[in-house]
Amino acid sequence: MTEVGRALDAFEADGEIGAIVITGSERAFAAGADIKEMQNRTFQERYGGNFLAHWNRISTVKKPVIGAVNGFALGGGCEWAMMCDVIYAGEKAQFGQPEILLGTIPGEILLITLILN
Ligand SMILES: C[C@H](O)CC(=O)SCCNC(=O)CCNC(=O)[C@H](O)C(C)(C)COP(=O)(O)OP(=O)(O)OC[C@H]1O[C@@H](n2cnc3c(N)ncnc32)[C@H](O)[C@@H]1OP(=O)(O)O
Repeated sequence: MTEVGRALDAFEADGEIGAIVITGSERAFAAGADIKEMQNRTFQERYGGNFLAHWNRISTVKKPVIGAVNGFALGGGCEWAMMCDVIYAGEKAQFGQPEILLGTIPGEILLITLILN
């Protein structure tokens, strides 16, 4: 996410760039947060730390952002797609919040973004 955030910062500052397209592969746009990284952390550790620091950067970019989605767009990946101004979905695109099965809050990033704004 840090790298995506840096790229978005650079694209936003570049006067030659009029719009941004975010995409993944045919198999997956993004499968969400790294479950292995977060599985042993408490909510307080994740919320209080920097885990979600750059997740909502897409929604604050001042240029049109297009999400070109194919394959899985799950959890945070689904939220990324929803933060784009336009979603261009392929026939194999699948959107979902399966993290509810892990006992974590679905739509966590968008919820926090809504609360903060
Ligand atoms: C912060 C946010 O609000 C909350 C979140 O984003 S929580 C995460 C939400 N996302 C998920 O729950 C998706 C979980 N993943 C899946 O459902 C399935 O892996 C999938 C549908 C994406 C793909 O399924 P399939 O094609 O059968 O491949 P599968 O073998 O399961 O996965 C391939 C590898 O990717 C890993 N992987 C998939 N999604 C992952 C994720 N979100 N985090 C970490 N690793 C992941 C798998 O552990 C597996 O690793 P391995 O090869 O070392 O065993």
